[in-house]
Amino acid sequence: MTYTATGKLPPQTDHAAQALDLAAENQALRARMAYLLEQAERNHSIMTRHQAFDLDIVGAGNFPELVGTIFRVLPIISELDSVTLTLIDEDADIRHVMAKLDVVFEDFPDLIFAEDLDALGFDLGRRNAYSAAPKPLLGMYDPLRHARPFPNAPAGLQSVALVPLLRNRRIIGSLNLGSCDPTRFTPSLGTDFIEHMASIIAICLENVISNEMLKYIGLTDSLTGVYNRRYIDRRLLEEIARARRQSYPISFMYIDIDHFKRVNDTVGHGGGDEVLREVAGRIKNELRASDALARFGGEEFVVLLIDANLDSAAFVAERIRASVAGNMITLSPELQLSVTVSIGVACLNPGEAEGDAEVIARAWIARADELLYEAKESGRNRVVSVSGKAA
Ligand SMILES: Nc1nc2c(ncn2[C@@H]2O[C@H](COP(=O)(O)OP(=O)(O)OP(=O)(O)O)[C@@H](O)[C@H]2O)c(=O)[nH]1
Repeated sequence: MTYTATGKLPPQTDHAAQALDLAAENQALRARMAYLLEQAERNHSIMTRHQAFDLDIVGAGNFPELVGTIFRVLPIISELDSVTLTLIDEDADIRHVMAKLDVVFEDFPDLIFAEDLDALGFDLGRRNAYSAAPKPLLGMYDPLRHARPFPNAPAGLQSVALVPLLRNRRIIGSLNLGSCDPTRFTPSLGTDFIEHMASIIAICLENVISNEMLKYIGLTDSLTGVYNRRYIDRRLLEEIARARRQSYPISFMYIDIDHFKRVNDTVGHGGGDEVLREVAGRIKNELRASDALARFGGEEFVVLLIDANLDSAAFVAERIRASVAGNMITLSPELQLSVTVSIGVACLNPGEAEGDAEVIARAWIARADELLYEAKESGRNRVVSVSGKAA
């Protein structure tokens, strides 16, 4: 605004200047409005994407689906350069159960398991059940300090947020977010949004892990920890279909502990249970990770061997027989027991897998059972893979 020597503007100049001021103010307001609108639209779009993400993770049917969705979708919708997940797994129960349910951990390189809370790096003070929940840690990325939450940090990572995953005040892990933008996660940033997101992820993780645990319990034999009959019945059908598609042989072993009634009579039912556990362990030691061992009931075990012809399955069976018979089972320093097993082995070659999988499975199990019977008849402590011929 320009002034005369008297300090007053001529009236017409006064009006023009005021109009100019108003126009500038108007323009600034419009620009501000446009900016706010753009922000509102961006926030709306982020909210919409996050709502879709929430629905996706709430609907995840199993553990791999859930963590897969988090790793795949969250970096995109939240415009992040790295997302990792740390889960507290003190006794490796989660890893054990997931491995049993065929989860392939190599598929999730950003899934980290920690043995204890300290490994998460939060300020926990002296925590008890009533302690306030720890706050997310936001700040600059430090390759040394953040080596555990970001084992595969992308080049140029600048700022990170470590967000505790809480269920009923219990810390079950942390959601770790990383950005190449140094201003993305600063200690002064509000954390309501990421805490809310972490709380939904924590609920979904807890649900899915509990469901997987239940599934595992339903598919395993509580005495020996190997699979149960229900699991093997289902797996047989899947493997018959796969063997048919991929044209490879699969083999089935029926294993029975010899004179187990005598074992029970000698060492009692508790001792018998211990023998069952030991035999299961010895069988397992001779198998590949892809083979499935189950207790069929009583003193009977079965093994499903993938991509194994009759000769190689009979070879593994012989190793199992020798491993059980080779060393006495120690029940106590004073009580050792010699135990043997008899084994029937039947193979399903690619051409034989055609037709109804259930009918094939039944006939195949029956065949292995007949061969087991021959092994028993011909003296026990032996493997029979071909009728009339003891190995
Ligand atoms: N300790 C224990 N014993 C079991 C369990 N389930 C079944 N048994 C026992 O396993 C024994 C099986 O005996 P039989 O079927 O007669 O066979 P066997 O004595 O092993 O004789 P062969 O198979 O002919 O060599 C019975 O005594 C059952 O009570 C279990 O979970 N724990």
